[in-house]
Amino acid sequence: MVVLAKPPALEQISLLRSPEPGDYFAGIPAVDLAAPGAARAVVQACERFGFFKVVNHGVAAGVVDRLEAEAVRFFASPQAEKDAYGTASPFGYGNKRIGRNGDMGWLEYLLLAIDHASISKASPAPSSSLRDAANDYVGAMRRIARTVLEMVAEGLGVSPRGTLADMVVGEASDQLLRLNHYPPCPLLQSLMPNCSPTGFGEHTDPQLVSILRSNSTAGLQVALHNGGHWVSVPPDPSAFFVIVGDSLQVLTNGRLRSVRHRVVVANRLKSRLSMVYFGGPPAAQRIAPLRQLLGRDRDGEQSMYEEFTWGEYKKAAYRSRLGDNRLAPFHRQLPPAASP
Ligand SMILES: C=C1C[C@]23C[C@@]1(O)CC[C@H]2[C@@]12CC[C@H](O)[C@@](C)(C(=O)O1)[C@H]2[C@@H]3C(=O)O
Ligand SMILES: O=C(O)CCC(=O)C(=O)O
Ligand SMILES: [Fe+2]
Repeated sequence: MVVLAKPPALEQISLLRSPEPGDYFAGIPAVDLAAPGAARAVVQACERFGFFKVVNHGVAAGVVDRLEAEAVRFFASPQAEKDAYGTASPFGYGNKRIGRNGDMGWLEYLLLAIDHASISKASPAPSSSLRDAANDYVGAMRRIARTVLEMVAEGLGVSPRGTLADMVVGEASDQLLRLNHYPPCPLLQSLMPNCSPTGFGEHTDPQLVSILRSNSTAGLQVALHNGGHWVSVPPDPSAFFVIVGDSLQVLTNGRLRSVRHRVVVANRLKSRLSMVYFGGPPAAQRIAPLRQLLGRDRDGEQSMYEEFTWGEYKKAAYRSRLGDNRLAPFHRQLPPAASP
């Protein structure tokens, strides 16, 4: 038997089975935010998958292209220059190390904090041109996040419509922008053609929503709510993907569930570049099911979660490993339903 050793650069990175080329899941819903009935479509997509793509979003291609070009330029710059913006703790440049608890992936990234509507002055943006491009991009992502969350509220019958959206776009909200670059890994792929490095290990996002845009290189996979089977998401650089996060799961008492997702680096030639906006609430925001979702009309439904603030959740999240179920410690033991 021949035992193949992993190249040293990959020693701490787990391998995944390479997806078959072009083997994409065709069922990801596409929601036209401008179409009649969009609110219902958003809620349905969130309930079924915790994930969908937004089309007809009105974001000018120039806004996306400019940030992508800045990101490509930054990631192509000499390693020593990039390291000057590291080591992502928590913000700045990071290489292979994700978070502080030993998670590793085949990627490099830039993680930037957002202060209300623009990149925080405290975040080390590599250039003023990247900062300007990121600010325009963040403006566009905040508009999508607001619309999506207003539609979630409307579709679930929660009023006012801004109940969820205000948590994310209001003053003191906790938003992030992450630029991820996944270079190809031809060495491994020629040694072990059926294996690919993990780019970003499986996880759920802790915030309310994340809005993800990538170039045309595939790699994102999501776990289906129905059975947990991993499926490959067809890339669509003209669209934005919405990811339901843990906080939205709790706020809706589990009606919407956060989606596990990961990135597999299977393309032998082309880099994947993703730009992800994370919409989180202010630190003091209480994260508990919205009262209207527990009201009398909902048959005395009880909260499935212990109460916490976003600040408390975030602190716990940042002590956890990427793949942990971060909501598990907050699940309530409910008394068995009374028999009729
Ligand atoms: C391993 C980790 C990285 C992460 C913080 C954590 O301890 C657990 C959650 C991770 C995550 C996933 C979604 C986002 O990419 C992120 C920025 C976030 O808010 O939570 C990352 C964190 C990170 O990379 O610092
Ligand atoms: O790069 C991607 O497509 C996914 C990245 C991701 O899940 C994250 O940054 O949290
Ligand atoms: Fe994520």
